[in-house]
Formats: sequence, C-alpha cells, structure tokens
Amino acid sequence: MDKAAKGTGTVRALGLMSGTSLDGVDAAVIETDGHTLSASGPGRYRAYSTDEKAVLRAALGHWTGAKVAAAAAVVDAAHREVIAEFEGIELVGFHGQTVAHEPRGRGTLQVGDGASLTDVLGVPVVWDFRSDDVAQGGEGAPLAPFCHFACARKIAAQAPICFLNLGGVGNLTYVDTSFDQPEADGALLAFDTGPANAPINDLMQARLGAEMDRDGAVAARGTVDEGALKRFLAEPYFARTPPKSLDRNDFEAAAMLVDGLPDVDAVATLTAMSVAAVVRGIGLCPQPPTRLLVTGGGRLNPVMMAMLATALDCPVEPVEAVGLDGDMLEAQAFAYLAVRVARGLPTSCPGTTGVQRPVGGGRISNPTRAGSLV
Ligand SMILES: Nc1ncnc2c1ncn2[C@@H]1O[C@H](COP(=O)(O)OP(=O)(O)OP(=O)(O)O)[C@@H](O)[C@H]1O
Ligand SMILES: CC(=O)N[C@H]1[C@@H]2OC[C@@H](O2)[C@@H](O)[C@@H]1O[C@H](C)C(=O)O
Repeated sequence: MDKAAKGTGTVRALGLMSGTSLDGVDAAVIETDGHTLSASGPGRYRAYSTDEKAVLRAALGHWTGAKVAAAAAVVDAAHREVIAEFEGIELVGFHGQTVAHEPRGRGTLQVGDGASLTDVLGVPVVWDFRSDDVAQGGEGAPLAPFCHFACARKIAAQAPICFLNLGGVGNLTYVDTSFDQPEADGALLAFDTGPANAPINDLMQARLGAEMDRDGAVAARGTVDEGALKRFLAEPYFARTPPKSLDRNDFEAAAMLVDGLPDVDAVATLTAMSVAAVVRGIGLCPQPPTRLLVTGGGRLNPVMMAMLATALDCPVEPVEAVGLDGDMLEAQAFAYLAVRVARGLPTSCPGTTGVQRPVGGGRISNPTRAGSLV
C-alpha cells in the first residue's frame, strides 16, 4: 500500500471487471505509475454459471433487498476465486457488478464488497469507483476513458482517435492526442452510445435459448427492418448532449420494436441499432476521428464490425490492431484507475462524465492481515 499510495514508481495492479453482459469476470494485470501504461501481465476470465447469471439478472434494477444481497454474494465468491489465481500483486481495482444506475436519480450501485476481498492477497483493494462522481453531479460512467487516454499515448497516436467498447452497453471515447493530461479541458469526450450486445443476448436467450449471436451468424441471415431502426433513432437519448450514460436495461422498450419480426430479422435489426447508435455518437465528437479502435465482445461480431465499417468514414479495427487486448481492456482500465485513486489522481472529468471538475472517485480498503503472496 505504501508504495501504491505514496510512491511515484510503477505498481503491479490487478483489475477486475464484471460487465453488463453478465457473462463473467475479466481479470487483468498491468504495471503503471498511474500515468503511463508500462506493461500488461496475465489475464483470466471466470464465466458465471447459468444459475449465477440468473441471480445477477434478478437483481438488475433493484437497490436493496434479498435479490441484491444474493447478487453481491455471487460476485464476491467469483472474485475471490479469480483473485486467488494471481501472485505478486500490489493493488487490486475491483469494479463489481452494476445492478442499478440512475445518476440523476437514486445513484449508481455496483454490488460486491471490496473490503472483504483485501484478505485474499493481503493487499489493498480500490472499489466503488463511480459513487463519488455521481455524488458530485457526474454520470459516474464511463470511467475507462482515462485509460483510453493512456492507451492513445502508448500507441503514440498523432491525431484524434476514438475507442469504442462494445460490451452489453456501448461506450465511446474521443481522444485529442495533442493534450498531455486526460483531465485537460478538451482532451477527452466520452459517453455511452446506446445498447450494444445486451439486447441481442437477451433476444437470443428468450427466442433461441442461446447465450449470444456468436460470430453474427443469425444477423448475417436477416434483413434490417428500416422502420424499427428509424423509430429506435427517435429515442430522446440520441439527441442528448454528451457526456451521458445508460443503465443496462434503459433501452428495453426500444428492443421491443423488433418483437414482431422473424428471429433472423430481429437480430439483424438489433445489431443495426447498436451500430446506428455508435454512428450517432461519432457525429457528436468535436472532430471526425482518424480511426476507431474497438474493444469488448462486439468486436468479435463480424456483422456488427462490417456494418460499422460501412457506415463510418474512418478505419474501424479491433484494438488488437495496435497491440492492445480487447478482451481485457476494461479490466486493465480498473487496474489503472485503482493506481490513480491510490495516488490521489482524478479518474473522471467534465469531458468524461459531465462532472463539474475532475474527481478521483473510489474507496480504498486495506487488508487486516498481510497475505502470504506479497
Ligand atoms: N464471437 C462473438 N460473436 C458475437 N458476439 C460476441 C462474440 N464474443 C462475444 N460477443 C458478445 O460480447 C459480449 C461480451 O462482451 P464484453 O465481455 O465486452 O461485455 P461486458 O464486459 O460484460 O460489458 P460492458 O463493457 O458493457 O460492461 C457477449 O455477451 C456477446 O454478446
Ligand atoms: C454504470 C456502468 O456500470 N456502466 C458501464 C456499462 O458498460 C459499458 C458502459 O455501460 C460504461 O458506461 C460502463 O462500463 C465501462 C467499462 C466504463 O465505465 O468505462
């Protein structure tokens, strides 16, 4: 902890992300001083079982009560398991599972008890990353943009670029690479674009009993319903000025626009909706980006990627094109943010969450006993 909190040197941090797709826990190690991404270490994925997913899903939209407690227990147990697989870690960044997100209402809730995880490795755990930002008037999301800024510097991007995360929800980060610090006015613009994979997964589950539209195989056989797509784009969210953020199920009503369509057309239309939301998002950036680097599971959907490439004027590539890991970038981001929190550096700013001034959110819990591995 001393090194992470007081030092300026590099910290070996483990980031843990349980995303809105509800598929599992991503865990990834990086080395950083809170500014530069110096190295990335091993990554692990721990899938949730069908029963665990059902418990998490049942808690969505709830703030308290037995369903939330049960989801927290699932999240804690899965994370204990995955953390124990790592060694030589100095600090953990634990996101938890978002079950409810209403930044201008009841707040934001990520379940999972970071304090209880400190004893697994005997190192401090940074958690509850979003609450301070929301308490100070911000959206509380997205938070990966400060890490995207570091990625842009790592790859020595010379012109404005965008990072797009296609998880359950989509989020876009515009990086103006002429700035030295992410919190500088104009360096970043970030926001959630709209639904990405969540409605596709939900429909695949409900109609076909499948987890996802793997490789876009179902969408590839369908025809996009232009009427449904047009009605989707009439949602007021798209006209809102960014920064802005979404809860996983905010677009549930829009997803019902495909209810009467055959399976293949419904999935093709939902895929086109996720893409159209991104295209709208790109239109809100200060300048057209010179390239779009895509992370998250949606980059593995060739139909979604082809639709994006057709609709946009810039190259659309998975982040692997620049040597980054698209399965682990969000987990790496929470390792990066943990080091920033430990060092008192901001993790969000007006351009990323709409907060009035830069905020360093997150709670730090210290271990009650030293672990055997450090
Ligand atoms: N081969 C594939 N073909 C199509 N879709 C895929 C493929 N692999 C993953 N996906 C989609 O990506 C999803 C997982 O993405 P990811 O792990 O980025 O989400 P997440 O981290 O839970 O979400 P978020 O970033 O919103 O919190 C899967 O649920 C699925 O919908
Ligand atoms: C409230 C919340 O958990 N939001 C997630 C969600 O999943 C994607 C998108 O919506 C993004 O805003 C955020 O996660 C990413 C990792 C972030 O904070 O950058």
